[in-house]
Amino acid sequence: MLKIGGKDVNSRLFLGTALYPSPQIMLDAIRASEAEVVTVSVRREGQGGENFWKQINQLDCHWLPNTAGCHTVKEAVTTAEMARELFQTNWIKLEVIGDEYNLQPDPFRLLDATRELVKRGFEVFPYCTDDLVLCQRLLDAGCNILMPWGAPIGTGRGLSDPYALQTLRQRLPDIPMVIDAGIGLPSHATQAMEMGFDAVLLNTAVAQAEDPVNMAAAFKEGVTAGRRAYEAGAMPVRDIAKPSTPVLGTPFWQQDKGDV
Ligand SMILES: CC(=O)[C@@H](O)[C@H](O)COP(=O)(O)O
Repeated sequence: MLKIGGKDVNSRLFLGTALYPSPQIMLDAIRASEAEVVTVSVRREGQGGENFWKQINQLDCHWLPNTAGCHTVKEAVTTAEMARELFQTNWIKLEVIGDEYNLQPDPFRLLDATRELVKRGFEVFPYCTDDLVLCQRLLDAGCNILMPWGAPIGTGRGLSDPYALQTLRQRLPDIPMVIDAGIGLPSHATQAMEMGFDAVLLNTAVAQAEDPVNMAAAFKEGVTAGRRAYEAGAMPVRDIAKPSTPVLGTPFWQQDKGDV
């Protein structure tokens, strides 16, 4: 069970709702993933998405509206206010994009927008880079959760900088952290969970798979396996080989005599 944003959730896989071949496939994929936290774009909803809302409303999920496509503090705050009204939640996945090429979050505007949204009573889930100091500032600004990127949105590259992520995990051990974006394969999600992250959020890897429903199920298993491995505690990595089969008492091995 994961406690996040004041709610208890069973699944550590959070899923997006964009880019699916059809609304029915989206619904089937979300069900197959067993995700309980589902992110939705307010801007998409704003673009005549009444049908879309009716469809996703069939799901019993916690909605995590996002500010995808926002580049300024003003845009992000306005979008968050619309989301609160539309989805009746104070949760907001805050995206403030600073660079169009790799959709990298703008750390300065993200921080400013966070301060404003926290003041207005939002539970901010900030989509951020893996920079430790930025993450510390976001916590100072009132975030209770962090969402560092795995890799740029839609790239499917997996964890670009495991060292930076590991550092974040070690330095901020008690903060719920969700790896968001850039995950391409279930093994990437497993890796994030093995490292001790609390959850992963992804969209493209499922929506753009040849068989999104099957891929959603694969991600569910990958996340579960990674979490279980983390809880089980991995063996330490060694530089020097150590036999896993004891040879004591083996009758024919006589190293001293050089016997082969
Ligand atoms: C849907 C959403 O919120 C995305 O902005 C998110 O960051 C997922 O990224 P991927 O599509 O790379 O999984």
